[in-house]
Amino acid sequence: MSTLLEVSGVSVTFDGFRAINNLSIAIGEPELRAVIGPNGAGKTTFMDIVTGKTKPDEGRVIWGERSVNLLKYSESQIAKMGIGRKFQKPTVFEDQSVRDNLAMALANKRGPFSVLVWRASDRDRARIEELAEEVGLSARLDDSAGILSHGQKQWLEIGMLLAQDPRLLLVDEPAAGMTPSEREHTTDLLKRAAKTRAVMVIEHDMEFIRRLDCRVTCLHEGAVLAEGSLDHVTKNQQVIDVYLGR
Ligand SMILES: Nc1ncnc2c1ncn2[C@@H]1O[C@H](COP(=O)(O)OP(=O)(O)OP(=O)(O)O)[C@@H](O)[C@H]1O
Repeated sequence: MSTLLEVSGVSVTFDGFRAINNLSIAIGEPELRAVIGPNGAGKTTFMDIVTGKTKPDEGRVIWGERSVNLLKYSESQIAKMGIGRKFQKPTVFEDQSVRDNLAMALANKRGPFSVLVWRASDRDRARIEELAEEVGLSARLDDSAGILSHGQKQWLEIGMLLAQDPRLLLVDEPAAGMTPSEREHTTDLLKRAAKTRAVMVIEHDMEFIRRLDCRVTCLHEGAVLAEGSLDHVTKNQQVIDVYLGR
């Protein structure tokens, strides 16, 4: 496993408040990583920095084998380099079918204008079926996305992100609002996706994280408080004091 993303010594201050404080964190390729921590620990801001939405005051964010300095690039350039982000709320096109949503995501990979003129080739059609299979929506391909359950919409959006072939997928609280069986399906899906890429998941649900069965990073006050296996992290007294014991 080689290092794909390396964030080092990064700090961000909002109106005098240090939300990220000399944070260093790295992820390999492939790797599945869970990011936990109390409210306000800086988890979302960390993802904002990686995706270029927030520029830090200091520190380095280095990407890929060519050690590209991500801080020099815009959000859309970073997305094109292969960093996909799934926000908490699903954003699918409700009036379009599952198939069309996936088709649009495939077309979008080739640039914003290709969506307008794009016609699916046989290969694209096969890829759409493959993506639907991967996220467990094969039986729903011709249904409108609007009638899917909350969990299914989340899977569709993950499928749309996978259509773009990201090398790093950032996922914010996927388990929120899901039924227990949807959660189980989601852990399987993310584990599978992380076999060939880096996947970082922010989550508060400890059962969900246990099922992910991966390395865990606990953030607190904008820095790494503990990192390692879930058992290692959850036994850490500071993690218990600031997060688990609350
Ligand atoms: N744009 C902003 N302006 C001012 N303060 C901000 C801004 N964005 C984040 N913060 C503050 O930075 C801190 C870290 O916030 P962040 O959202 O990254 O935490 P989090 O770990 O994702 O929390 P949660 O689990 O509640 O989502 C918080 O105290 C938050 O209020």
